[in-house]
Amino acid sequence: MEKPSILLVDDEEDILSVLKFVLEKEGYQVATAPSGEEALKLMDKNYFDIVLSDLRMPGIDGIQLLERVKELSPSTDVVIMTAYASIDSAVTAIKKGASDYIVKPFINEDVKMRLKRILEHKSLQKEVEALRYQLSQRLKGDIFWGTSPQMQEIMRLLERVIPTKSTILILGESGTGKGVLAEFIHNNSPRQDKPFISINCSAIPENLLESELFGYKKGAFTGAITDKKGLIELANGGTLFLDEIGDMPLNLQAKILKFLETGEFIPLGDTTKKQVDVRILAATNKNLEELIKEGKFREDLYFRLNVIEIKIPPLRERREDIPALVYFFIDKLTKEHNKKVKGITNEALSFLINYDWPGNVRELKNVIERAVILATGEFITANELPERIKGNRGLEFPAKTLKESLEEFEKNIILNTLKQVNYNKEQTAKILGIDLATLYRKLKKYQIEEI
Ligand SMILES: Nc1ncnc2c1ncn2[C@@H]1O[C@H](COP(=O)(O)OP(=O)(O)OP(=O)(O)O)[C@@H](O)[C@H]1O
Repeated sequence: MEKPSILLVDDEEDILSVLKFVLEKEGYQVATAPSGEEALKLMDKNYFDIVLSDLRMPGIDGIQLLERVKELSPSTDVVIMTAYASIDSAVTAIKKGASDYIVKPFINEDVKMRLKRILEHKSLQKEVEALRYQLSQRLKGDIFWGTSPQMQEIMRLLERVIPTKSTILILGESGTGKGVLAEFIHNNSPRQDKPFISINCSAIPENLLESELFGYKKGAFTGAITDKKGLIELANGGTLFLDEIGDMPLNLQAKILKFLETGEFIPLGDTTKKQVDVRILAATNKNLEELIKEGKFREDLYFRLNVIEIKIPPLRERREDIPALVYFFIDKLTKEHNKKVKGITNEALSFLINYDWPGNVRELKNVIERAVILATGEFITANELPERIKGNRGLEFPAKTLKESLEEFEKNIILNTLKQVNYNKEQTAKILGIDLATLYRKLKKYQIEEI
């Protein structure tokens, strides 16, 4: 375990040297800066677990520094030191994201205790994240959870709603994985041993859809020569997934709504109601609010369905998930096609990261499948990628600062190189043309030190 790193910022030399002495004795790695400006320079090249800064300093003051640190390195904790008289500013600091504040003159023991508490909390947080990640990997289903904040947020929500019977509306562009998510929800819910039935509302003609869903009595219409159970009844105890719900005809929407409200339905041609216990999941790539405005979707059904709404972001808005997804599919498809592909070259991976993926994960999966089949060596190279993917290099990186984009790119390239050489750090540093110490610093910065 590496020593926790602390950056002390104060324009008073004495305070810096006293604190440095005290904290180094505690086993911390301590750097010092006489001003906010100097602190930011140091932060450019190093990762710090905690920045302990004075509030009042000439130039960039403690609050401004806090704001910059939170932008540059959100996982760095900031502790503000302040004189008793400016306790109000300390409150401001906490509101702006400081983890704690220390009143001057301080007692060394108090400082040590506060920093220790923050670090403990930090490692606990890391543990929770790691556990959550393990949990997501352990949950059943052929689905890959990215580590992007958006997917983690969905995971957090799912943890709470999967065990319930609550209706869930899954939104997202085509190919984002709405279908696999619905199955995943069922397979991890208490209903997992009961049926999961999926119906694509846009693929079945209107009159058939109704009889498919609700079933019919013998003689209900020409051709109804026996009673037939509908999917709703077949799903009893389990889950019914209404895919492409946006394409469901209006008269059926009314019937589904009634069913959702009462749990009861009447098969076609029957007179008695039937009661079932079915969890409903629905998905669409259409904008339901637009459809409501156009009179094509019932507002009351929309409200009934979207008790819980999960919006899967398009792949181009969570590019950081691309490398891991690529490896997920390489593993899976290599086995399926009995090939020996181990990874992907940095060049090919960067094409994949930069492409916009209008067909989302489905398109990515297809591209990897093709590449795995075509690959002649152990690594997928740019030669095995379709031209459309190579045409787009570096054109777009939406809604991110240059620094963020570069960092993301750097992290991906490091991770990918590590994988290529079986996590040998010396070799990775050599390939990337950096020294080992720099590599370690970057691993720490990007929190990939545990590999
Ligand atoms: N997170 C994921 N992990 C693994 N595979 C995924 C993931 N997301 C999508 N896929 C794969 O991508 C393909 C498309 O997924 P799915 O059919 O669930 O998308 P969809 O959003 O329902 O698409 P559509 O709106 O076109 O029906 C499937 O082959 C699925 O296996």
